[in-house]
Amino acid sequence: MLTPSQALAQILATIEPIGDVDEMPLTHAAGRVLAKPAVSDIDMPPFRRAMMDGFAVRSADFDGPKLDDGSIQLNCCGEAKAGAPFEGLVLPGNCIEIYTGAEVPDECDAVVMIERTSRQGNRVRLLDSARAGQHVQARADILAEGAQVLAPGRRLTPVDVSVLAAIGAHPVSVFRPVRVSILTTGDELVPAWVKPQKGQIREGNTLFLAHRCFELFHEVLEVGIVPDDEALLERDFGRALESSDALITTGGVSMGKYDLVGKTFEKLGVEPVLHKVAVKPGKPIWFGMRGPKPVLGLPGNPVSALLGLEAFVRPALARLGGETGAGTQERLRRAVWSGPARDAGDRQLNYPCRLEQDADGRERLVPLDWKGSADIVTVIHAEALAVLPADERVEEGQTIDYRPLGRG
Ligand SMILES: Nc1nc2c(c(=O)[nH]1)N[C@H]1C(S)=C(S)[C@@H](COP(=O)(O)OP(=O)(O)OC[C@H]3O[C@@H](n4cnc5c(N)ncnc54)[C@H](O)[C@@H]3O)O[C@H]1N2
Ligand code: MOO
Repeated sequence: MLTPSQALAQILATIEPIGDVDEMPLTHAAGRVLAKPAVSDIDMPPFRRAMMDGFAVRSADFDGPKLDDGSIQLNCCGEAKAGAPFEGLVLPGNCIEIYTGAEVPDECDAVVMIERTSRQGNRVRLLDSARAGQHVQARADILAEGAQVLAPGRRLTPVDVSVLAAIGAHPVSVFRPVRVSILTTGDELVPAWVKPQKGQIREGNTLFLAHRCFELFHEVLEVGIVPDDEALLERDFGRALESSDALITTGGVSMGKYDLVGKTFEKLGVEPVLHKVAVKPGKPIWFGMRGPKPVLGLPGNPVSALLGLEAFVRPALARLGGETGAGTQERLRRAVWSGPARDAGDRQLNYPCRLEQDADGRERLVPLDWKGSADIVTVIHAEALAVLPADERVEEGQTIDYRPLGRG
C-alpha cells in the first residue's frame, strides 16, 4: 500500500491545472490564483520621500559655525507636502518645511523632526545636527520599476492585493476557480433537518467538505446524498462530473457489498489511479481521472473524510486551480508528543490533539480521548492531527510531525 506522501505525489503528478484565465478587478482578487507574473510599473517610492514631519535640510549646512548651544539657524523658504512638492531651489543656509510622505527637494539630503526644532517667522533653529540620508527614503528603496513582485501560482492574500494596487497590476490575471461537486452515498443517510428513523443517521460530511472547499476559495456547484443504488449513483455522479471540474464523494469505498462507488466511477469512464493508502483514518480512499477531471472517493467515516480532505483533496484542488506553492504540498509542522508512548500500527496514524505551548515556548501535542474514525465530535476540540509514523513507537517527549487543522 502507498504511504500518504507517495499517494499525494502520484495525485499531484496526475492532475494538470485547468489554466483558464480571468481578468479580475483587484476588489475581487483576494483568494484567486495569480496567472501571470506581477511586475511593477513604478519605483517604490517613486521619489525621495520624507519619513517624518519637520524640515528638509542640506546636511552640509551643519558643518559650518554653530550657536553657543550647538544648534544652527536656517531660513525656511517654502514647504512640501504629500501630493504638492516644493517647486523652487533650496540654496545653502535654507530649508523647507516638509510633511511625511512628501518629495524631498533634490538639494536636500536630510529631514530634521519638527520636535527637534523651534521656529520664529522664517527663522528655524535646529537643535540636532543632521546626518546625510536621515529620515529620507531613497527612490526605489522598496522596489524598482520592472521588478517581479509575485510569481504565477500564488493564491493572493489581502496583503498581496494591496501591493498589486501599488504596482499598477489592475485588473489582474487570475485562474478561474475550481468548480467542485460533493456527493455522499448511503441508504442510511438523512439530511440535518430530518429526525433519523431506525437505522438512519444524519449526514454531515458534505457540509464539512463544502465549507472547507469554500475556505479554500473553490466554487461548490452541487452537494447532495445519493442512495446505494447503482443506477442512481451512475446518474448523479455522471451529472455532477459533466458540470464540474472535480468530483469529491464520501462513503461506499471499502469492501462491502454496497460499496459501489469505485465500480460506478469506472462505469462512468473514470480511470483508476489509486485505491487505498496506508493511513489511519482514511485508508480506502479512491482516486482517478476522467479526462482532466480528478475524482476523489473519500471514506464515509467522518474523520476519515476529514483526513482525506486535508491530506489529499486540498493539495489536489490547489494544483487543479493553478497553485504552485505550499497549498499543493503536505501541510506538516513539528511539535512534541505529550501523550503516553504509542505504537502507530501498520498505517500512519493521524491522531486528533490539542496544541499547547510549554514554558519554553515549544508546541506540545496533547492527545484527545478519541473514539476512532467515526468520532468527529471529539475533533471539535482538535487543533492538530499528530502524525505517528507507521510501524514505529512514539515516546513521550519525542518531536514528530503534525497536520494543523484550520482555515489555511
Ligand atoms: N472488510 C473491510 N471493511 C472495512 C474496511 C476494510 O478494509 N475491509 N475498511 C474500513 C475503513 S478503514 C473505513 S474508513 C470504512 C470506510 O467505509 P466506506 O467508505 O465504505 O464508508 P461507508 O461504509 O459508506 O460508511 C462508513 C461509516 O460512515 C458513515 N457515513 C457515511 N457517509 C457519511 C456522511 N456523509 N456523513 C456522516 N457519516 C457518514 C456511515 O454511516 C458508516 O457508519 O470501512 C471500513 N470497513
Ligand atoms: O481508515 Mo478507516 O478511515 O480507519 O477508519
